[in-house]
Amino acid sequence: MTATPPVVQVRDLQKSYGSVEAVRGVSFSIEAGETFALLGPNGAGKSTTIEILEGYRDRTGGEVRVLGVDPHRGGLDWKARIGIVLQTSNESGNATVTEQLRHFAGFYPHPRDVDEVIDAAGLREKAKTRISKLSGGQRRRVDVALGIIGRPELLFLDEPTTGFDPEARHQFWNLIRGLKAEGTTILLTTHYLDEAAQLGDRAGIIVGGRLIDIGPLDTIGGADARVPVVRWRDGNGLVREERTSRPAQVVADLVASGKGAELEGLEVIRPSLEDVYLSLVRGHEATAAGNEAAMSAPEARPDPSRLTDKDVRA
Ligand SMILES: Nc1ncnc2c1ncn2[C@@H]1O[C@H](COP(=O)(O)OP(=O)(O)OP(=O)(O)O)[C@@H](O)[C@H]1O
Repeated sequence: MTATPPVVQVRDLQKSYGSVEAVRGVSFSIEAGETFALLGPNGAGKSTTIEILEGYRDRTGGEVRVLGVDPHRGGLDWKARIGIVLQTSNESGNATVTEQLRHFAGFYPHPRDVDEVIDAAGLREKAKTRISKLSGGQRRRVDVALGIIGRPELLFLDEPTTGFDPEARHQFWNLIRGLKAEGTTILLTTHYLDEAAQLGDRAGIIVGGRLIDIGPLDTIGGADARVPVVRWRDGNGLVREERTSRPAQVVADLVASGKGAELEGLEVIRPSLEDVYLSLVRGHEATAAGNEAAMSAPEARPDPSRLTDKDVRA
């Protein structure tokens, strides 16, 4: 039996823009049918990574395979197998939504039905409207519709729901769940951690061009980052809390010690993906800042006049 190769393989990817090292040795892979969320603060290197995988940007170093092909050399056949929703919308023309989708459907060998895509993207009421007359959020839906019209095997979604109202975002999640059910592999970047939690199977967290954690969404940050907190108000109205891996036991003990009295403000708070992400990123940034301060402290800087042969060899 031969195992299916990963749809995306990235090894030691590097990209510099002049003196800016945007991506510094990132490695990950995405299996067929998986939704992988690439998360990280502004400027972390997500779009740069995704654009290299899409074939829009050259890399400085490392190995990349997307659907078995080096994106740098991907031809039209390869391009027809991927769908792309870029971070910024390019759609503003005079064509109507239906015309634009029909036009793009013509580029692909097995496109989806245009009306089906219009419904799935929540664009039925705007199907005959010129794209230039749409709101920002509606235009973003057109971007998503154009990204999936070619029935891609692999879909890149770079901050796809920016500007969506809450209802549109939920509608979009359903659309993506449908694509997942059909076996589409998805690479998603988003600043909405609830979106990543809803859609992702695995996530990678990138900070300063480096991947600081990767794994299934329910393991990101490690078990310790997921320990729940029991919070309540004591008899004097003071907020009390206890971090515990046995919240039911803590609640039972509290109830027993209160002789059955109602516990004011009792909550069991389980850290969300956003909580875990924030503590990871803040922890990493604090460590990086500490290292930088240590390196710039006078005692940390070697005095060149005192360097020995041993230091030079090291
Ligand atoms: N064309 C470019 N020329 C020079 N520097 C660039 C260019 N594009 C990106 N950068 C720099 O590379 C770094 C990574 O940028 P990138 O857009 O990949 O980050 P990002 O994680 O996608 O951020 P955001 O969440 O804000 O979209 C940043 O420091 C950015 O300023």
